[in-house]
Amino acid sequence: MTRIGIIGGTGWLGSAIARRGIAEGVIDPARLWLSSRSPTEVPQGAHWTDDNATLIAESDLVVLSVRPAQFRQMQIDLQGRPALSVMAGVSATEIARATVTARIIRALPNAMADSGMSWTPYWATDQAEAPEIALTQSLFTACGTAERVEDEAQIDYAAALTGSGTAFPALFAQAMIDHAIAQGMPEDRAARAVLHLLTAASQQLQQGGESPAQVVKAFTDYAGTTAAGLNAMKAAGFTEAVHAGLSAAAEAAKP
Ligand SMILES: NC(=O)C1=CN([C@@H]2O[C@H](COP(=O)(O)OP(=O)(O)OC[C@H]3O[C@@H](n4cnc5c(N)ncnc54)[C@H](O)[C@@H]3O)[C@@H](O)[C@H]2O)C=CC1
Ligand SMILES: O=C(O)[C@@H]1CCC=N1
Repeated sequence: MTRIGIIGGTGWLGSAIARRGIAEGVIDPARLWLSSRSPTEVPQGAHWTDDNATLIAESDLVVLSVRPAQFRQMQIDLQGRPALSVMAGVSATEIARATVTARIIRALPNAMADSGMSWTPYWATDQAEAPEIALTQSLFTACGTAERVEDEAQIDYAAALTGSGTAFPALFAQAMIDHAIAQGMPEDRAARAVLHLLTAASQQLQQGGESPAQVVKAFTDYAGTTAAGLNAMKAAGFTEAVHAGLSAAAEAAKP
């Protein structure tokens, strides 16, 4: 198995990738090195260091999983080894300059990697080679579903749409819960009701064969209570609010 090093490997995302990779048999813990500021969350059998040069020497593929501002303060030389970046808003050009490699893959998972449910797009430079591309596909299949995309701009946009996206349904859920509480429903029941609803509705959208647009149209045409709610939400600027949020996230994710 390929020797893998994860810089930032005990952080939120880095540790999720390590755990899922080991659990799904893509990573051999004996061939895994993690670096970070402190040795928490090190899987059994894996190696930890606070020295990135040691990690690089022990790795055939180096995953970059530090925050963008932390990356901009790092001095590393991959000496031509492939880099797999999960950083939002750090371009391949910037990575190449800072790490001395042209073999770069950029992937954009989300916080659901930990539970094996991330949709992860990835993009590779022309210099990236088949083994690291295949390993990227396997690593992010271990974290959910992986999909190669044709151009780097799609990775930057994915940081907003799906990379940040796990918190957007949470915002919608909280808005519904707050409304139910204001109508007198006990908080725990409101949370149960709304989370059950959103889980069931998501599963239905995945498996039911109807697109989101078809579901909205069917209920609008029915002209009952749901239509009253949908029409009022749209009139109050629901779509515009969602688009403004995605645009702001996309702007923040621009290299
Ligand atoms: N958390 C998420 O849901 C997602 C995160 N990302 C990207 O993943 C990257 C990592 O994010 P998180 O895991 O959330 O951050 P985090 O703050 O949880 O983890 C960062 C890790 O890097 C370590 N670190 C900092 N400076 C270092 C250095 N010089 N050398 C070695 N290790 C160092 C820290 O000790 C920490 O363990 C970010 O660039 C972010 O944009 C992308 C998609 C989703
Ligand atoms: O919120 C963030 O900055 C990170 C990167 C993309 C998703 N989460």
